Amino acid sequence: MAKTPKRVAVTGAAGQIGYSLLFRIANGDMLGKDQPVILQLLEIDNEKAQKALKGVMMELEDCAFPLLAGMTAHSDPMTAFKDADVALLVGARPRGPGMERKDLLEANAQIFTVQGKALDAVASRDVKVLVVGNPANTNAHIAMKSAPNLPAKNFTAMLRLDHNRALSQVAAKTGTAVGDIEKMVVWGNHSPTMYADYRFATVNGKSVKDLINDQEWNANTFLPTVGKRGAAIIDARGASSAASAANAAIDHVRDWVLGTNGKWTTMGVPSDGSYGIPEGIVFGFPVTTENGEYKIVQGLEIDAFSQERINLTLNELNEERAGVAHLLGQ
Ligand SMILES: NC(=O)C1=CN([C@@H]2O[C@H](COP(=O)(O)OP(=O)(O)OC[C@H]3O[C@@H](n4cnc5c(N)ncnc54)[C@H](O)[C@@H]3O)[C@@H](O)[C@H]2O)C=CC1
Ligand SMILES: O=C([O-])CC(=O)C(=O)O
Repeated sequence: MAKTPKRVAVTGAAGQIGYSLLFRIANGDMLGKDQPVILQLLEIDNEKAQKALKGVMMELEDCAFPLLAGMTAHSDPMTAFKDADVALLVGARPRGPGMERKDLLEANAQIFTVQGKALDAVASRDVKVLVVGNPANTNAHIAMKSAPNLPAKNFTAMLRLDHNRALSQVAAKTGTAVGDIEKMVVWGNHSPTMYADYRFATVNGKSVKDLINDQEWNANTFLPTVGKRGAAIIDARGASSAASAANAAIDHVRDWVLGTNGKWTTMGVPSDGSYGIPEGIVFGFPVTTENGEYKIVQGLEIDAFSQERINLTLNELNEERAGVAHLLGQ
């Protein structure tokens, strides 16, 4: 018997990432090739954006995806998130000319407060939320805080693009295949301060750290390359990463829902205090997933260099959180 369709809400659906993401969700790449989906698409209440969304929906229709059981267009999160099983919060306010980081944080804090409240009111109690829109970790924190009736663990932020970028850089450096690398970790914020950590990684069972054996490359080439990859893409393409971001969102939710079979991946999740990260901070951690739940990998040794890097990215997240605390009544 065919499965009951899952409701997938996507915000910013007429944007760049949306254009790469929706077709793959409808094709079964995210929830499985036997799982029908209903797309509930949110865009801003603006004629141009809503018209563009209609255009994307026309193309989705024209793909005749067998798994696409329905789709609706929305300008109100209260209808877009109704009974949603998965919510991909992609739409966000981009940085405009003359806008300070603080203004960007505040503009997005408002969006994610409203969306968190709407999820709280109308989404499935098991909704799995992935925040992609930047600043992703802090936006996820705000949505989580705005949804007190939903479990905090349902709110996650996307570090998977950083994780995938780290895998590719390590594969190129070691002359190995991406698919053979396991146990990569990216700690912290989705920003240039993130700490991609290959100390535990293996390739075909061999230690990546031993294979590379070059701390100078780690500190001065690898980390800046992964950290500034978003900016490098903008410089090269004239537009920010879209297809790779959509791909990472698919990877994140697929692994969360369908499990990693004991393998590690990276998710931005509210800290439970692991590794000294204050509870509730949405932080990139190594996780394994099973039966729709993630678990933070425990017991990893944090050496002095790693602690310094983790502190740096944590400080940035603390500052971001302090910058929006007044909006959360904290
Ligand atoms: N976490 C990550 O690894 C990555 C995050 N990003 C972020 O993802 C976000 C989206 O990127 P793009 O699709 O390239 O941007 P885009 O500007 O092409 O599309 C964003 C869409 O969101 C819509 N939108 C804005 N506010 C909204 C709201 N309140 N409700 C519903 N829709 C809303 C806009 O109308 C626009 O169509 C950006 O914040 C970007 O910085 C991008 C790449 C990687
Ligand atoms: O930098 C940006 O705006 C896009 C982004 O988050 C990334 O590519 O990692």
